[in-house]
Amino acid sequence: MPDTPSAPAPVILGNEPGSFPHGVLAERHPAIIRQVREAFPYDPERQRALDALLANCTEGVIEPLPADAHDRERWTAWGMDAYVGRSWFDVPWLWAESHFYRRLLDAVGHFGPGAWQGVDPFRPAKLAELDAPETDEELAALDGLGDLPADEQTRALLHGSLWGNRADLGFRLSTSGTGTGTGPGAGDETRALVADDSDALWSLLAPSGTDTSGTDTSGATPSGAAASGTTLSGATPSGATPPGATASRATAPTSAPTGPGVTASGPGVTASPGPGVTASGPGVTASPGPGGTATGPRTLCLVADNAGRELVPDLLLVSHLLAQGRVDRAVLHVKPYPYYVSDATTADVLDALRRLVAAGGAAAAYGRRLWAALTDGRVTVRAHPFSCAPLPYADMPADLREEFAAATVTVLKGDLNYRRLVGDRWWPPTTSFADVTAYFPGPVAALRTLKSDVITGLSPDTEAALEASGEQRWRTSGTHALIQVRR
Ligand SMILES: O=P(O)(O)OC[C@H]1O[C@](O)(CO)[C@@H](O)[C@@H]1O
Repeated sequence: MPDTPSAPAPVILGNEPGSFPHGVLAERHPAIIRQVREAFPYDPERQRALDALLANCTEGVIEPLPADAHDRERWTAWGMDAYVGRSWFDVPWLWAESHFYRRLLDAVGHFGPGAWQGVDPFRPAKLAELDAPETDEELAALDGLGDLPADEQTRALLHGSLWGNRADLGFRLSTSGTGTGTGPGAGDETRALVADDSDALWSLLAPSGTDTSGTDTSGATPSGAAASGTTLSGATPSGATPPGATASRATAPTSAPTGPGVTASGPGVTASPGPGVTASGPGVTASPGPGGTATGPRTLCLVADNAGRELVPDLLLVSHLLAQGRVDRAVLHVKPYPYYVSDATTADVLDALRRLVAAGGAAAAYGRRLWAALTDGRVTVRAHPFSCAPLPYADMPADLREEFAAATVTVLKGDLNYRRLVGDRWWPPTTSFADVTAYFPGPVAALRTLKSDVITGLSPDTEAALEASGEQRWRTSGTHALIQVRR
């Protein structure tokens, strides 16, 4: 039985030396500044701005945005005033990280005016990943996918999208065991799941005409996967490329996580409704529930995470779900500006789609189907400002709430989205996922490889197995993953 939280757990801060969040602020952010500096021949003014940011984010305090900043009001609403004058390490880690990217883009002139306006400092790394030979191999593996039964194709594409969060497509041609790429070996990927609610996901995404009451089994049920909360055999996938293997993630600190005990106050901490509290207000509509309304289209909202080798399998999955009639339309949520190094923007969607179409073979067929769906409006791309907010989804604005409420299911990809979904807090791992996401306005699913300390929804057995495994970094190393669903 999952634990029902009686009070929100402490918010994660970055002020404990040796902790994972501290390492991100103290080591990863400076490394990202170095990487950005090398990406393009920035002029002396941009170089000086990068120097200033480096000094500020490691030794200084948070400063207000300039009075004429285009988004100053927005950041004020997102809590800036409460954090001005405080060390980056002493405010909620989620807020500090998010604000870092806002400042970094400022330093390189992304927000203009000027010649550097709109230039994505991470684009060279993103394109290198799309052009990597591994991407060719992974796309070529799609040619064999059509030989598998439909449910196994669906399962393989779901797992490709899930493990793609580790910058790894990880297609599994499970019956033949001939998976390609550098992800978990066939079978390992299931064992590395700390929670697997994929049955619930398939019941929400049943092919049209099927019963969506939860009894449908036409969807892919991962072979060998146990029910939610009871997975994990202790196996860690071997040979997988950790996120740190890409240039964009190369500086992941290796320190062990620290325990609860930190508290914080300020916007983003107190503003969220607590677990189990459903926010309401103008514009809040009731969810039509699984399957959508009787007459309305069944809509998938996919809140994307990384570009490149994560976005490609996300697009394949969307294309497949449309082709299978599991959804009628899809909304792909991306970031309005470059963020967390490799997060997907609209430009990245276009690059990935063009890559698919150009690949030939089955990959191109997936790509062309998606292309057509974009042109006829069945798929839309959305870049909502809140996608780059330093706040949990519990604080989402009314328009986004309405949109998610109307979706058949909203799938949130990746670690950062998970932190924002459940709240970036030191939850006891057995805290109920359903309770902490009760505020979400419709059915919601998380597909995430574990790359930061926050975790909910584990069974006591799974938590005990993880703790006993001796693998100290199971929360942060990306070796484990989860599929969690709240209907
Ligand atoms: O790309 P993802 O899965 O959202 O992971 C990004 C994660 O990396 C970090 O930037 C550093 O761990 C986290 O803050 C964040 O949760």
